[in-house]
Formats: sequence, structure tokens, C-alpha cells
Amino acid sequence: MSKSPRKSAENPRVILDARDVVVEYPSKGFRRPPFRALKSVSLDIRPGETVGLVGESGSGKTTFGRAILGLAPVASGSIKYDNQELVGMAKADRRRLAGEIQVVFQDPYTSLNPAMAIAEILTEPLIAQGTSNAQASVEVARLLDQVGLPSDSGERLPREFSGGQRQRVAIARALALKPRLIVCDEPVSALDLSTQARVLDLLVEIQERTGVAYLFVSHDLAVVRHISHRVAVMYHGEIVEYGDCAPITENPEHPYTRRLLMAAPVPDPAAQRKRRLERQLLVEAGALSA
Ligand SMILES: Nc1ncnc2c1ncn2[C@@H]1O[C@H](COP(=O)(O)OP(=O)(O)OP(=O)(O)O)[C@@H](O)[C@H]1O
Repeated sequence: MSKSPRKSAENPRVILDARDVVVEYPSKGFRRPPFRALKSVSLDIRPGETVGLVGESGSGKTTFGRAILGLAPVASGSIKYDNQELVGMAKADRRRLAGEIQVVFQDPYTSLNPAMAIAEILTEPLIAQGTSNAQASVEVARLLDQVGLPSDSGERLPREFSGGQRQRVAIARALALKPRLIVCDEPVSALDLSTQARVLDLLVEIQERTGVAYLFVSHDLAVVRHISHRVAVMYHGEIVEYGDCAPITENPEHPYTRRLLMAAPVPDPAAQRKRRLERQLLVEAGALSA
């Protein structure tokens, strides 16, 4: 894992442009108002860039990723992908875009069909988009190589792989249709620390090779800091801090971001002492509860 935050991606053109997005889930009780999970969220992503979306459980991160994928009830606002409005887009048009916007989920144990061999899992989206069987086999070999899995992996079932290897399969499947944007929803949080680092490095390497952009959703600021060019901090359905990775993760302005930063593990004892002191100062200033 590289230690410093990543430098900003250079291409300023925007691939995803979300403006004032409001998502409301229906409430269960009779005549109860809907629950507003996103309250006017605006965020953009440039080609080849990683934007980290960080926040505590329930803050709305997954909901935002789902809104991009057309899986959350957007009440108002706009989400443009490559200048095309995704909100309210007809299903047929959405299907056409399916290859360009892909997703990698958190749990590599449930996101792969256990009854399908890896080659089938990787071939399925290719065949659905009209790729011939012969070409699909060539692509499977290329994808396995791209994610660092042995070339004979295609014949095996998901249960024969470790969590990290399964997540590599999930990444390969997401890459099959050469997407320009991947929503990565907590893609490493189910993995142990050293596997996390290897999967993060793989994502970076793929991005450098292909120019794919990531929305990287995580509750872990340390992980987000490692992979992101820019960071958005989400709190109770709103973005409270948003900008280049280094200033936000090194010197956050919002008390909530400081709290997240303090929750991130720091192995260096001197840094831990500094963090304890900073935490104490924040408690004294009333920005944090003891
Ligand atoms: N389908 C749904 N129906 C009703 N409420 C929902 C639904 N999905 C999410 N919520 C609520 O919306 C809020 C945001 O949830 P979301 O899953 O987006 O948060 P998150 O930040 O991704 O949390 P986590 O890290 O735990 O996944 C939560 O209060 C959640 O209970």
C-alpha cells in the first residue's frame, strides 16, 4: 500500500454529475411521511478519478451509490452520467448504459452465484451484450490475468476461493464490459487487513491501466484516504465536507470528519498520543462527546 494520499486526477471533465439529489424511502406506518435518506446531495466524479464517500453506518453512502445505479427512489435532483440524465431514464436506455456503470459489492461470499464456475460468471455479461463464445473465452483469460488470478481459475467454483480471491472475481466481472465508472460499495471491508491492501492496490493499478473512475464507498477513512483523489464526507444524508483528499483527511474542518479521523487506526505510538491529545481538545471544546 502506498502511504501518501493520491494526487488529484488531471482530467477536469466530469463523467458523473449529481446535483441536489433527494432520496426518500416509503415509511412503514400508516400516513407516516417518507424517510429522507439523502437531503440534497451534490457530487461529481471525473474520468479516471476516485471519489471516496465516507461516513458512519446509516449516513446514506450506499443509498447514493444505489441512486447512481437506478436502485434507489430519487424524489428530486439530477444525476447525469456523461451528460445523460439518469433520473427517470427509461429501462431500455438504462440497460444500454449497464456496461458503462458497474458495481462491486461488499460481500464476496454472497455477490457471486455459488453454482456457477468463474468462467461462466465472467462470460455471462459478455454473452448478454452479444459477444461470441469464442471471443468471450479470450476475454475471460484476459480478465483473470488483469485481476491477478491463475489462468485455470475459470473452471472452479466461488467456494474454492478465499475472500480476497472472490473479490478479485467480482472486480473482474465488473470490468468485463469495460466500464467507465464503478461504484465500489465497501469492497474491502469484509477482508482482513493485508488482503484489503492487495485489493486496494489492484483497484489502483486497474484504474491507472484503464482510466476507469470509482465512487468508493466506505465507513473507513483510512481506506478512503489510501485510494481517493477527492473525498466527500456524509453525515445524516448530507455531504458535510468535500474536496481534495489531503486537506480533508489531514486537516478536516468539520467536527464529524475529525471524529471519523480519530476512529481510524493509527499504529504509530507518537501519532496515537497526538490523536489522544487532539481528541481531548475536541471534547473540551464541545465538538465531541467524551
Ligand atoms: N430500502 C430502504 N427502505 C427504508 N429505509 C432505508 C432503505 N435503505 C436504506 N434505508 C435507510 O436509509 C438510511 C441510509 O442507509 P444507507 O444504507 O444508505 O447508509 P450507509 O451509510 O450506506 O450505511 P451502511 O454503511 O451501514 O451500509 C438508513 O437510515 C437506512 O435505514
